[in-house]
Amino acid sequence: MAEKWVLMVTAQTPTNIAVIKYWGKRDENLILPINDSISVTLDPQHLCTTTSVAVSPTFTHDRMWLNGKEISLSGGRYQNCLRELRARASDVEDEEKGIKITKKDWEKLHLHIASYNNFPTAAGLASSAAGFACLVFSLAKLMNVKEDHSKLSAIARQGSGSACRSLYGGFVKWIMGKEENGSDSIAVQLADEKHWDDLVIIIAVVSSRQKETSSTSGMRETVETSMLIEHRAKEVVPRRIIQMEKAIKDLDFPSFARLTCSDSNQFHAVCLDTSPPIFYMNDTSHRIISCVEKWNRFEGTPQVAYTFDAGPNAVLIARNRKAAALLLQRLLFYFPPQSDTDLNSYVIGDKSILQDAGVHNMKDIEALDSPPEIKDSTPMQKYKGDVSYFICTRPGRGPVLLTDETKALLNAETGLPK
Ligand SMILES: Nc1ncnc2c1ncn2[C@@H]1O[C@H](COP(=O)(O)OP(=O)(O)OP(=O)(O)O)[C@@H](O)[C@H]1O
Ligand SMILES: C[C@@](O)(CCOP(=O)(O)OP(=O)(O)O)CC(=O)O
Repeated sequence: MAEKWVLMVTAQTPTNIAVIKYWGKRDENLILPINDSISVTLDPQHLCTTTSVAVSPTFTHDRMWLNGKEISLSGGRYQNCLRELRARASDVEDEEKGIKITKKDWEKLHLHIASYNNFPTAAGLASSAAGFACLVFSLAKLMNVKEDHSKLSAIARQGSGSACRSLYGGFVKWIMGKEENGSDSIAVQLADEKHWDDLVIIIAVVSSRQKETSSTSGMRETVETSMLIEHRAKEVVPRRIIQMEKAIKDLDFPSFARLTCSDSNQFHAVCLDTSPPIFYMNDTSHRIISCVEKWNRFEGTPQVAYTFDAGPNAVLIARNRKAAALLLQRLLFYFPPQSDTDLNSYVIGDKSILQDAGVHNMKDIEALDSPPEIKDSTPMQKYKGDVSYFICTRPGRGPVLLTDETKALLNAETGLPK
């Protein structure tokens, strides 16, 4: 009788936002960067990937479904991750189900993978980071790969560079490494998510029509054409990494904010220094920067840090809940929703920040007073509809296994998407 069993694992993995940016590779295939980077992991309750992986002798080839649609696994990045994991797989035995897989069996057994992002894919919210980290983490569990998270991060890195930082919660450093084979280009945790739990993160998802240059091709063009990038990678980032690690260790928000904002601005400056120039931020992004800069200056000490990846969305890190509530008031004042938008879908995630801001309905938004830092400046403008929505979140934990079968994305009997 042919064996019919299906063995399955489900995991959940967060996304992350870099506060010292990775931009530029020294090896395109292995995905080796030209500088270290540091990120904050975002709470998976609000932004995460869930992935189920299954193995069965009845599967005829490796297959993957992303957000319900079958996608091809033939791309080099998926193939590199699968190859690295298969090479490290170990024996697996489940006596209850009568399953016995030896290390060698993994070479010929096929896999089914189903993944779901609880936020828009390829919208500049780092779906590839959470996605590849989750793929590697869940497959490593299924295949009984006996390696620590750092070693797994080096595999996730080959799916997407920033993915290696999603193997940990809290604050994470991706060490660029020196080896040609990439073995020392790994992520390490600097501090867990409880270390600095005052921080609140608000993401402004900015409406954008045009399709941006992907990170992969953008950074390739920068390395090929920008003169500034070498100075950044060799001189600026190494110093900033040391300062940023200290700021995180000391919970020093003013230093953290200055470094985060400067590094985001320098990343966008090297994009502008690329030929042809790459524009990731738009007018709305620039208005958000001005709003934060004016407010920080008015307060005399930073209340909020901003950072932008390869797109117009703003990631705003507030020093505490009080600053986050004041920030949300400002954001809603400048960027009120369209009249037909429901407040409940305009501010998502941790809605308690909205309560703290004293905003319960659309009338409360209309009644918001102009911020004191712009009281005297005229004319004062509002930009209705320029932000699609806001996500309120915080630093979060690393990958976890989900044991609740109802969370699985594949059917336990057939191994096909539910
Ligand atoms: N859950 C997932 N599992 C595996 N791969 C994923 C997953 N989600 C996204 N990806 C991969 O990442 C690609 C999207 O990455 P891309 O870099 O274009 O967008 P992004 O990561 O959402 O945005 P950005 O990198 O600009 O922040 C998808 O085409 C897919 O190949
Ligand atoms: C601006 C960034 O978000 C760039 C991320 O680039 P990716 O990790 O998406 O690029 P690939 O390695 O080519 O997949 C900065 C960062 O996350 O550090």
